[in-house]
Amino acid sequence: MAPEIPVNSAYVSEKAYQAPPTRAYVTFLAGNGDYVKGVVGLAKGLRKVKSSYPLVVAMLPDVPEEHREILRSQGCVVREIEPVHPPDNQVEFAMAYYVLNYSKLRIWNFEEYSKMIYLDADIQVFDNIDNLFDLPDGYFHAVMDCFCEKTWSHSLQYSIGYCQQCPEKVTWPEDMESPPPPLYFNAGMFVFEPSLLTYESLLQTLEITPPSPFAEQDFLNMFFEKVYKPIPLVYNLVLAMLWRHPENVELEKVKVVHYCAAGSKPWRYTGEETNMDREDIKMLVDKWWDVYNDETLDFTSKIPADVEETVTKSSILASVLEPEITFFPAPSAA
Ligand SMILES: O=c1ccn([C@@H]2O[C@H](COP(=O)(O)OP(=O)(O)O)[C@@H](O)[C@H]2O)c(=O)[nH]1
Ligand SMILES: OC[C@H]1O[C@H](O[C@@H]2[C@@H](O)[C@H](O)[C@@H](O)[C@H](O)[C@@H]2O)[C@H](O)[C@@H](O)[C@H]1O
Ligand SMILES: [Mn+2]
Repeated sequence: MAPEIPVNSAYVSEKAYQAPPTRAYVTFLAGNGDYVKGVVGLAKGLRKVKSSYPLVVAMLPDVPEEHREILRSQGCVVREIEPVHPPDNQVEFAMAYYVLNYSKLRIWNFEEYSKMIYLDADIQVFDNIDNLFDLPDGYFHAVMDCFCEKTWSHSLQYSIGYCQQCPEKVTWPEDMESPPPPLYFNAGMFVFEPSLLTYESLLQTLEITPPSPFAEQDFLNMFFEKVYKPIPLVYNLVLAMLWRHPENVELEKVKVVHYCAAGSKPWRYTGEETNMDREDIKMLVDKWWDVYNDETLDFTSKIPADVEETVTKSSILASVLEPEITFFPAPSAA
């Protein structure tokens, strides 16, 4: 019996219609909660800006089949990953759920892709950023973060009011321990090259690295410190920049918005948290919903009708004409 190929699956459209991509966007999904809405929004946003690359969703086993089906129906490539646990620790993560985020490290194992752009599920892409795939190989490209939100209150930089977004404002006291890495990126968006070697080194290094409040973000900053290259803020607007460093933001030029400020997740937005009643925040949340609710952005199979008809006929014919040859499974290599 020939294998049934579901005609409308994204797989067939890639297999039958174009060479497999070696570049892709990738996001991370855990749990059975509402972050799946973020992934749907991201998939539709990338379609709206006519990105040439698929969206891979690296998901933990606890993501329910219903959510996986929703994402497949939106053209996502669904890849289940195993969780990554940091070494046993007593650290107090800035947000308790950050311990989940170490599992993001599995994406370095997606070696079928030569270059990927990682995007958190609470990110939306409002302008095409495919150009980032052409950034030089061998580096880790990401946008610099900001240390001014309360989430950083555990840190030395927060205690003296230092932020890399305005390094001239506060000089680092001589008598204090060494300053944070000269450049520290936000790990909600980055351009990287999957590599088994890097993947294994990441996991081995993690085993001997004490966890810290910003979990995998701190770890990735330490691991890639020597090859980190900052890219402009337009590629990952951490919302707090709007009120912490407005002088650094030209909102009309921003291509990628990262809804990471407390209370800013569009699918949970109430407008009650600090800064959430700002006009720019309301506008950005509305912009996110405009994409999420736009049915014209829903995935439809890319297979042209004549190709689809051929594929359908061949799979029907194959299922009707029992093959003459009886296949024997190859002997196990083990
Ligand atoms: O319950 C959760 C929490 C987090 N995430 C994923 O982990 C990323 C990082 O978490 P989050 O964006 O909430 O961190 P923030 O950028 O707000 O600090 C999210 O964007 C999702 O991709 C998830 O799928 N389910
Ligand atoms: O697990 C640690 C997380 O750390 C980062 O989020 C933080 C960071 O950006 C702070 O600087 C902000 O103040 C804060 O709001 C924001 O949530 C990443 O966005 C996220 O993907 C993930 O790596
Ligand atoms: Mn995020």
